[in-house]
Amino acid sequence: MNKNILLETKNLTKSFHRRTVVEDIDIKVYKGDIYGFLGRNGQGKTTIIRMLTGLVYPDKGTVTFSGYDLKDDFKNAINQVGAMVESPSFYGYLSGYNNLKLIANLIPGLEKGHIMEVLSIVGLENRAKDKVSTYSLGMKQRLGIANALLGNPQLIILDEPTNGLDPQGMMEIEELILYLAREKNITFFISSHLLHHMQNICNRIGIIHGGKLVTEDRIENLCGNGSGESLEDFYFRLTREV
Ligand SMILES: Nc1ncnc2c1ncn2[C@@H]1O[C@H](COP(=O)(O)OP(=O)(O)OP(=O)(O)O)[C@@H](O)[C@H]1O
Repeated sequence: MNKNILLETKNLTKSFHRRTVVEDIDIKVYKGDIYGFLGRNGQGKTTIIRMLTGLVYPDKGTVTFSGYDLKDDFKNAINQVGAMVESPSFYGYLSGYNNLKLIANLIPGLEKGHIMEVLSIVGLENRAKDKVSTYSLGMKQRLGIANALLGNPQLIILDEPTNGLDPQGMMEIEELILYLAREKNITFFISSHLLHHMQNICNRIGIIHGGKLVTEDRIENLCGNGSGESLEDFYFRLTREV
């Protein structure tokens, strides 16, 4: 087992109503990566993320986190990961703190002080006691990231974390991801169709198109090489060819 691989999928395949929507997906996420998982709408990103987080069973293939198989060793596997999948839903009539407390109660051995710690990491310490219904969308996303941090994961999976945010909100989420990666050594797997944002923060990229992983590599190997090609241009060139 390679200890540097935090997430690995092999031959991950899923069909709905006999239509194969993702096929033979082999992903590798290494410790320290900010991995951008890119693809247009409807290409299969959410289906894959749902398989990674145990929300959907694959028809074929495996998912392992730090070598633990998600199917055979669910508890150890899922303990390695925090996730924010789709828009995080919280109780609007409860405070951010109390929403996290509800979730923290399900995590054995978690110290109560840790809730304030994660809220302060995402910059919500001054709004912790306010009802979530008063939060902006960006604050709700940051609360979603605080939630993902609760179990002290090595890897965080984020599904479209900047969707619907204004430029300021997007920048705050990007800065938070970079801070967590650099200062807290957290590895990220982030799905998005916002290519220029991904170019700002990611070191490795996987592109899904037509349900297949059409490329996976370091960003500089894909669109660097001194050509000045942007990730956006590379993406359109590649998906035109396949
Ligand atoms: N439960 C389901 N039943 C039937 N078809 C589904 C189901 N979930 C997803 N699909 C289909 O699988 C394909 C991939 O969908 P998926 O949501 O994974 O794509 P996506 O890349 O995440 O797109 P988006 O960015 O729009 O969420 C689509 O054609 C979708 O209609």
